[in-house]
Amino acid sequence: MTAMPPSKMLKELKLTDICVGYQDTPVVQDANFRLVEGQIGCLLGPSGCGKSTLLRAIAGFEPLMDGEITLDNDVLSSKSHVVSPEKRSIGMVFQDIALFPHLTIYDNIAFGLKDWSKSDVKARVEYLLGLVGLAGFGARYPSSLSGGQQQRVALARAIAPRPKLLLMDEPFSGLDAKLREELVPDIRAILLHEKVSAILVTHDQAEAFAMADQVAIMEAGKILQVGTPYQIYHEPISRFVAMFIGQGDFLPAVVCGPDCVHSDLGNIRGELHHGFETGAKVDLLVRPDDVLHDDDSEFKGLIVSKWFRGSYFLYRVKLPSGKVIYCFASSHHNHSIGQEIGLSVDLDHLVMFPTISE
Ligand SMILES: Nc1ncnc2c1ncn2[C@@H]1O[C@H](COP(=O)(O)OP(=O)(O)OP(=O)(O)O)[C@@H](O)[C@H]1O
Repeated sequence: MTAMPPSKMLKELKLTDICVGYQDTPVVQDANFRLVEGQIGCLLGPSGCGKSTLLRAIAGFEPLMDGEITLDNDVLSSKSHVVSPEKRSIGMVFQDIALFPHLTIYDNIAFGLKDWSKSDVKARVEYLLGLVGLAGFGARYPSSLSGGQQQRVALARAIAPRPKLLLMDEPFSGLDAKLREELVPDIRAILLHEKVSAILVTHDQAEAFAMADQVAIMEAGKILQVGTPYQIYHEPISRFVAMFIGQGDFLPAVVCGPDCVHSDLGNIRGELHHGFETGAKVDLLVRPDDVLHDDDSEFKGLIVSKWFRGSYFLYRVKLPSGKVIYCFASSHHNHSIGQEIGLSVDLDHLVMFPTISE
């Protein structure tokens, strides 16, 4: 029996110009992504964009058509070289939790520790049961646990052998929204505590933002943008990213200075120079939280629909030009559909794209 291996943190996972596919047809093309020590990454994109394919390539289940994957400078995959999945020091958690039904929770978590001494296994399993909030559950069977508890066991099982990297493919999608909301920050805290870097695959933006330090937005086999959740939300580099992430509208505007545009809502000034020529016609991204209900504003809009979200109202408001945009208001400002309200803009970053000619 070998002694409990020391924890080995990932220093760097690097994907360089990755191409992966099936039967000679590329599905993921020219993908670049980097994850460093202690980070949680996320592949976020619509169904069929290639997230799972990319994750499977990192795990070693799909060979590369081109490019290279390295873990701490060791080449895991290239066109000519593949390290087998079990030799990668990578753990996995899937959507279908797939605990072994005939094994106790203890034995499920101990499953990957076959080479460890009995006392080390006991110490590790009991430590992990405590860490995932299931101390005392070791003798029970998976069928007696809730979905959320089973997912915690799946996480404990995956991180038990101290992988350098954990890959998670839609691990929360079988859980209801409320449970997901509770579980996601817990799982992030556990991974950070255990110093396990991870990559999550999801098509749920809220989940990605709650979990990840670095988010890669994918569409049709390409990584379009990599950034922190804040950058992805506030500084999307394309119309697709802007619209895929969160709600928002494009407000027609004309550039009136290096940091300023003129729109239906007056002159809007950003913190940075936007790089467009004065006079250029642009579409300015306005998120619901960029447009505020403001009784004192000279700019008005007509409420065409509304949603009460508990702590706030979300209105759809028609501007005099006919353009309809979102507007955020505190839950005390309960206005009726058809009512006119004042609007002001609170924007730090001017995110805009050249107007598409009709
Ligand atoms: N084993 C396979 N053989 C052939 N094509 C496949 C295979 N697995 C996936 N594909 C195709 O590759 C593309 C990307 O699939 P993938 O599962 O990676 O996307 P995804 O973004 O993870 O989607 P979802 O969110 O729906 O799981 C799809 O067009 C899919 O049909």
